[in-house]
Order: sequence, then structure tokens, then C-alpha cells
Amino acid sequence: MHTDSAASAMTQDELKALVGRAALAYVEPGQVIGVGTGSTVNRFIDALAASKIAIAGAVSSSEASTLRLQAHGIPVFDANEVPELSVYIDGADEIEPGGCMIKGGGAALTREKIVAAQARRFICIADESKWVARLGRFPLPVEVIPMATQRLIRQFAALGGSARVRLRDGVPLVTDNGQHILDVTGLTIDDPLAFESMVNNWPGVVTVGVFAHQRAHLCLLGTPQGVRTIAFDAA
Ligand SMILES: O=C[C@H](O)[C@H](O)[C@H](O)COP(=O)(O)O
Repeated sequence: MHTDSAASAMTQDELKALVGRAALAYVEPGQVIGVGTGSTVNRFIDALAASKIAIAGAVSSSEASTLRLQAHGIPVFDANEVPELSVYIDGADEIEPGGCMIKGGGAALTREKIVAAQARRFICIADESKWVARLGRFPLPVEVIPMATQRLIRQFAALGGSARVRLRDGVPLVTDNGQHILDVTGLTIDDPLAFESMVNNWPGVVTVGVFAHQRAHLCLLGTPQGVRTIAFDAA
């Protein structure tokens, strides 16, 4: 781990912009890269467009990121057209010292996991508020098929969790995949790999927002002292 470039009294938005720019160091001209979703990734997309690094294009993890990339004139490919990506750049809602993450605050978790699985390297960009000793403070997003919702709420309750259907404008939010999101609080996630496998096996779960099998290889963490570069050896 190291810290570079002094930065002081920066807002959270400025820290997101800082790590968005820092991620450019991991992008090379001519590459097709994986691009995640969220406010931090938006800063990366904008920095990429401003940088004039001529990538061949991107595979995107959401309709929102696709629109932003295309608005900048960056070609977006279907995941099926690109067998392997050199790098995937995405944010996180929480990241812990092993590189495991909670993701899905923006409801894009399923496509994020798909694109991450195609990439040789996952680079997580996040402001320091996302760094945790153990996953579980942020409500865990789980994409679910609506007919399974009530049973899954009971399954989470049996683990000590409290699950709610995420609403938007008073009705269940519908993901890019046409499904719903449960947000689960009160869980203890001591073993992210085992937890991810267990929940993903419950019928009706599309994807759980624990990213342990697709964990980060590197985290660029925005702090008031600059960007901390954290490599996860075991990833
Ligand atoms: O579904 C959304 C994603 O997992 C985001 O990458 C995550 O919620 C972090 O978003 P933000 O950069 O806006 O905090």
C-alpha cells in the first residue's frame, strides 16, 4: 500500500473524482475495458473521455453507464462479443481488507458481476468511507425474482437479517434485468465466499451483492491524503 499526492479537506465528490482520474493509469489505448456503475464510475467515465486515451470500447454493467459512455462517443459492446476484458473498473458500497465487497447500491450488481467475471483484473475505485474491517454495515442488495420475494425475506430473517423490497417512487424498483432488489440489514458476513455461495443457491436469487468470488485485485481508495493503492495478493 502507498499513498501519493497530497490532498486536503476534500469532499466525498472530490475524492470520487480523484480515484476516477487515478484509474486512468490502468487503461491502455486500444483496449476494450469493463465499466461499472455508480457515481464514482461516472467520474471515471468523464475522466476517460477527457483524457483522450483512445480505447477500442467498453462493456458496460448498466443502461445508465452505457448511456454515459455513448454520450462521450465511447463505443459499447455486448458482453457476448468480447470474450475477455483486460480490466474492469467499478465502485463499491463496502470493501474490506481481503478485497471482498458489497455492491448493488445502484441496483446494477448482476451485470456488474457478469462483467467482472470476464475481466482479468478488477480495480475498485472508492472514497475512504467505503473501507470497512468487515462487510455488513451497508444494507446488502440482493437481486431477486419477484415471485420468490416473501420466501427469501423469511430466509434472511432466519439468518437474523431484515429484508425489504427496494422502492422507487413508491413502487418496487425494477432492475435492468426486469427483477426486484431486496436490501438486507442486520446480517453478519464473517466468511464472504461461503455467504455468497450460500445465498446464490437460494431459489429465486438472481445475484447477491457480496463480491467475494469476483473480488477486487486492486483498490484505489480516495483519502484526504491522496490515493491509497491497495493490492490484494490472494485475489
Ligand atoms: O449497483 C451499483 C454499484 O454496485 C455501485 O458500484 C456501488 O453502489 C457504488 O456506487 P457509488 O460509486 O455511487 O457509491
